[in-house]
Amino acid sequence: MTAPAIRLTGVSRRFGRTTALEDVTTEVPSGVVCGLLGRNGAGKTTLMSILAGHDRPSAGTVEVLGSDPFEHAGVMGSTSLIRDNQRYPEDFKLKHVLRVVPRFHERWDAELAAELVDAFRLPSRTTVKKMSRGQQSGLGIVIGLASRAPLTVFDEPYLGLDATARRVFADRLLAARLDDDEGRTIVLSTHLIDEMEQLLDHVVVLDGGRLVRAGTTEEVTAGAHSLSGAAAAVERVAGGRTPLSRHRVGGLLSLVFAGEPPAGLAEEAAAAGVQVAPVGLQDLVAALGAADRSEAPREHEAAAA
Ligand SMILES: Nc1ncnc2c1ncn2[C@@H]1O[C@H](COP(=O)(O)OP(=O)(O)OP(=O)(O)O)[C@@H](O)[C@H]1O
Repeated sequence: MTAPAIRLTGVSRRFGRTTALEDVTTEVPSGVVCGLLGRNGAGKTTLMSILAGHDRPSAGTVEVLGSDPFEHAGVMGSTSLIRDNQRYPEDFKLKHVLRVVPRFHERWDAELAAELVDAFRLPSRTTVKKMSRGQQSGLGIVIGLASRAPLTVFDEPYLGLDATARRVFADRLLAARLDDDEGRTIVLSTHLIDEMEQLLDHVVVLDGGRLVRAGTTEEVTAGAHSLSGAAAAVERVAGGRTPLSRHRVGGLLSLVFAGEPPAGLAEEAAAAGVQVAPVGLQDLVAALGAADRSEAPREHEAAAA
């Protein structure tokens, strides 16, 4: 089995009294597109900075491509971190970026970069600072994909992108994954989960700095289901099971559960007029973010149960 691209053991990051990450232990296999998901403030950007070696944890250990990435020239040279607040000199235009950035990436693909610049219709005369939000995101994607870095980390690559540009990104990401025989790993954070789900091989879900789910997309979503209908009937069919989230509008109640429905649930629900439906990744992540962490089982407790 190939070594994982990322191995986190008990990783915590505190900023004064704020805990951005708490005791995160997980692995991301090499060669996957991994979605780093969770609500605002979940700790995604903090984790990405740590993965790229720009920051280090307050506790725990991080291995990226087999080494501690913090200020490790080898790992930093193999990693491309694309974030929305990337700063360039005031007068930098596209041509300046495309001249400087390849120096940091030995596998830079100039042909792909040129193709993507066209596809995103990036302006050549405007300084980067004055590019629109979507154009700046497009530029980040050009750099991230053309770098062909063994690990590419995109923080919210979709910000401001129009529908056509999002499609270009999705297609190119897919092509990078299919064409790549070098085991390239891509980690990206996004709130547009529905749109990205089909591209994600692996997902890591954080909430309040804690790991709440990790695994292949299929593993994480397997069997997740909701019950909805008249509140009293839904409560009755749910029995004593603790839902991840509950949403009530007037007399209607909807509950989201992780995992497979218990045997006989479908028949019982049908008899009570309660609807049972599968839950996709976006709704599951939303439910995990709505869960009361004091009651919800942590991932390792759930796995042990
Ligand atoms: N440099 C810092 N100093 C103090 N607190 C910080 C710092 N960086 C992050 N935090 C805090 O750590 C927590 C996690 O922030 P982070 O930016 O990692 O979340 P996120 O999941 O990327 O959120 P979003 O989806 O909104 O981008 C937040 O409560 C944030 O306020």
